[in-house]
Amino acid sequence: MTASSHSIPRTIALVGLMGAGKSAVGRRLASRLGMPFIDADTAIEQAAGCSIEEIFARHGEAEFRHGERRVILRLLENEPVHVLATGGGAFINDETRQRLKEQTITIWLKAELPTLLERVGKRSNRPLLKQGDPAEVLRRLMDVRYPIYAEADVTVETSTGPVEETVERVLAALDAHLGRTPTPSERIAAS
Ligand SMILES: Nc1ncnc2c1ncn2[C@@H]1O[C@H](COP(=O)(O)OP(=O)(O)OP(=O)(O)O)[C@@H](O)[C@H]1O
Ligand SMILES: O=C(O)C1=C[C@@H](O)[C@@H](O)[C@H](O)C1
Ligand SMILES: [Mg+2]
Repeated sequence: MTASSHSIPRTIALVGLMGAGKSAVGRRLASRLGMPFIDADTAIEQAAGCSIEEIFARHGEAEFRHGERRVILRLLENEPVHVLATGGGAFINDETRQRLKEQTITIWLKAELPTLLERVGKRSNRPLLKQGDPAEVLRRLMDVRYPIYAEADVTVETSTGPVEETVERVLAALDAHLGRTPTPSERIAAS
């Protein structure tokens, strides 16, 4: 059975750095799996009534992180099984990470620095990257965050090829993961 024909038992949460492709891959992955797609950054903007850039500018990063944590916990509590593109910093928060690990299949979209830089260069809506040289900011975030993203259930390299190729890799990785860890109902069905 392939992931696209598997019934996915839990929400799939994509984690990783800015530009890794959580939003772009998540939207296509959801469509391939026939699941709803939710972008946590968009949900935060809707809840705040303004853009992430405006939240950072008016209230600061700490307030954004507070809102991010609350919005993701609410989504996990209230929304049926879906594909969730998290914000790049969400998985770094201890409480959010613990809940994501308990309730979702976590997938780290991993990319090398030059790839991330090329991708984030296309849009200027990421406030953290305006706090200094984007390459230095990303390098620092990689040092701090990669050991934490590595706690995800599944890691998928996204460095080469188009978005569709990354989606195929995620589907294959999901197959392998679901094959290794059957859900309780799958376990009962197989016994
Ligand atoms: N193989 C690939 N995998 C993922 N994204 C790719 C790939 N090739 C090109 N891209 C492009 O890179 C960009 C990735 O940006 P995207 O907004 O999806 O990242 P993100 O992880 O959601 O970042 P953020 O944390 O800032 O929200 C998109 O424009 C996407 O089309
Ligand atoms: O990596 C981060 O800390 C961020 C990533 C984006 O998804 C947004 O959540 C915001 O720009 C911060
Ligand atoms: Mg995104």
